[in-house]
Amino acid sequence: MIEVKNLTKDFGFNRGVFDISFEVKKGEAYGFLGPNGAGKTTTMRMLMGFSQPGKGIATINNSDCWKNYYDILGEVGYIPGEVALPEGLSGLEFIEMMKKMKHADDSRISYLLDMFELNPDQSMKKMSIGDKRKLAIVSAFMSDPNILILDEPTSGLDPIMQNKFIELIKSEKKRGKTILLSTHIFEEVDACCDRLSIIKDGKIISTTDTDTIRNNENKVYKIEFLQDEDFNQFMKSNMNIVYSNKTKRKVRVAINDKEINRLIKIISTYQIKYFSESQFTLEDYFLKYYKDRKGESSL
Ligand SMILES: Nc1ncnc2c1ncn2[C@@H]1O[C@H](COP(=O)(O)OP(=O)(O)OP(=O)(O)O)[C@@H](O)[C@H]1O
Repeated sequence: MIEVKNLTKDFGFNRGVFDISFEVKKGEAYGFLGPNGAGKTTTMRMLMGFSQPGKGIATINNSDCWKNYYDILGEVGYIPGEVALPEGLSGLEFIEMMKKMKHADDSRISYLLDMFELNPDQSMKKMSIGDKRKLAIVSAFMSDPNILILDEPTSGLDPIMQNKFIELIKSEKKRGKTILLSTHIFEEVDACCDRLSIIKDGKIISTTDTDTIRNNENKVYKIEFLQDEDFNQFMKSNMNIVYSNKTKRKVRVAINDKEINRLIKIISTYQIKYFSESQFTLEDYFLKYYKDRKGESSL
């Protein structure tokens, strides 16, 4: 349904996206993740036909997104990473304008306004960032599109509204919608997505299905050291360290059950402030890929 094939947009100085490929099948919710500046928005803008690929192709329903820009706009519900709304209008006027453009019906609009507790009867200029984001959500979902491209859709929303958004995505998925979701929020991916790709420095570095991660037999041990020396020494061990924070002397190690004895042996030689076990989660999977060159997490 949504496909990018060898897609490249080179802004120079190693910025942009380079030879990326992935596809989102009909009815699938697909997570698109990566650190700031990784290339998520650049990819999504090419899928919306706003920006021309340097090489490769982006298609929706087998239709070239760049060549068939108008068709894509009509077919896809899109939430941009940065919401820019016409400040001269009120929320109501904006909704009325979008309703005509998208041939949306009133009951759907009321349903969405109620869900996000948004009063649109206010000037857009004076709206809070959260309310502007809610307006972008209402606008993207009002025509009940079959395909949704959502670029960090909940940034600026409070946790209660973030949860409402998760509920909306889950129910849209149940209704057979195809969803591409870029986010930094692990819970959103965990709750909604079937598969995901991680992009870093403009390249896809991992693609997996979320069940594989959830059913992973690895466990994660959180360790906090009392002394810098011990932390530094432990960092040199060849354990699978998925997260580390030098200032707080904290690490998270992902290991298989068979390795527990080895881990306990190693840490018994150090002064430990805290030690606990938890299930390997999607978050641990991310942190592993978000790590920068120094091995520190960039989150
Ligand atoms: N129009 C442009 N001209 C030049 N460089 C650009 C342009 N748009 C994006 N970039 C660069 O391309 C890279 C990818 O940016 P992009 O906005 O796609 O990242 P992102 O993954 O969406 O990041 P974030 O999580 O911060 O929103 C960045 O280095 C960015 O500075």
